[in-house]
Amino acid sequence: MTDAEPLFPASHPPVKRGRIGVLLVNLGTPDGTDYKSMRRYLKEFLMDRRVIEWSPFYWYPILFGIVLNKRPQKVGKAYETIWNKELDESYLRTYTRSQTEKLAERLRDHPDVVVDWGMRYGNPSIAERLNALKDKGCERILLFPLYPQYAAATTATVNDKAFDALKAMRWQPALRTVPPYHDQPAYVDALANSITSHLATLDWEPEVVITSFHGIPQSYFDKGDPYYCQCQKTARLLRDKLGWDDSKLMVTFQSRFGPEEWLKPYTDKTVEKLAQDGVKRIAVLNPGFVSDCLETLEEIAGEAAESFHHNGGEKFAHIPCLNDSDGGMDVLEAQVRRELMGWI
Ligand SMILES: C=CC1=C(C)c2cc3[nH]c(cc4nc(cc5[nH]c(cc1n2)c(C)c5CCC(=O)O)C(CCC(=O)O)=C4C)c(C)c3C=C
Ligand SMILES: [Fe+2]
Ligand SMILES: [Fe+2]
Repeated sequence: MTDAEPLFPASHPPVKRGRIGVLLVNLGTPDGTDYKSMRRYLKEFLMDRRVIEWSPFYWYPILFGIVLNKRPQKVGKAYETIWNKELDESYLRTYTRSQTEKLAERLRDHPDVVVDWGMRYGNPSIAERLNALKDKGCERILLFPLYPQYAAATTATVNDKAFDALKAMRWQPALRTVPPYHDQPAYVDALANSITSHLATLDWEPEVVITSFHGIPQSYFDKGDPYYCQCQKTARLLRDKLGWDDSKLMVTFQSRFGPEEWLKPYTDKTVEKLAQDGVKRIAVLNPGFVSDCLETLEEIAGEAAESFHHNGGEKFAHIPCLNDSDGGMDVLEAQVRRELMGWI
């Protein structure tokens, strides 16, 4: 095409073009801790067939008859204990927004790149943000599910939702997805640095450090989900980096839901057992969570700490997630720059 040749006739509606979008997507969060907000959020979450794989004929009567009547109240109370009161939102949302702003700042050398964020469940939705990026002229979009380890219940459902949104578009942007980064050096280095620097702030040394990952049902692993192996690999690389063995750096799985068997060993049982066996000092981190959230702040820093002390333990430290720290941002930037190759 020559310069003289206009791309569109004068009568054509205005079109913005030529930019590249990066969309960070985390799990999601309720808009408030009240019953209605909690129920709306949990309903969207627990109706996702990537999350609950049981047949809807069996699951929906339980979901609508029992779970959505009782759980919103119980979980709402738990959210209240970890709510960011200043901004009236959950920390997951606060950190995801901050990660977006900081990443945009780090990518200033590419003025054609626009960074945005969305949530798989709740607001802002993936479809809304993909449309917003398109409206800003993004013809190519890099979708970044914020999970270092791949699970169908997390990574795949983000990708599904994004491609669903594309189904409704006449003129689709090109879409790339960021793969899991459980074994990437930037990630392992940032975790190791975070452990070392956090432990240096304590006036005691843990006998055991637990890496606690969110669990999935054992049956999902049996069907071929790579999640368990990717968690184990992250832990092995961390041990190599820190020079620790598997009795010093343990792997456990938390947040069981429902009656099925989940990946083992369970975090809550392990913490209890260590205390009962006479271990007095432990530290716990959650390498699978990009941001602190209900599952890390309430379940680990709150409940697990309480259980450790209750069973005879003396010192418990929760090592925060990488969140929007410099180390955490190095990890996100490294993945995005690598995956944007050929586009920037
Ligand atoms: C069968 C149910 C669930 C599977 C499988 C599951 C996998 C999974 N989840 C995360 C990360 C998070 N989960 C969070 C909360 C949460 N998870 C489930 C259920 C399953 N998760 C529920 C019902 C809830 C809501 C709280 C509750 O009712 O207990 C969160 C926290 C969100 C927040 O706003 O703070 C995160 C993050 C991963 C990584 C994962 C599989 C690998
Ligand atoms: Fe979960
Ligand atoms: Fe939980």
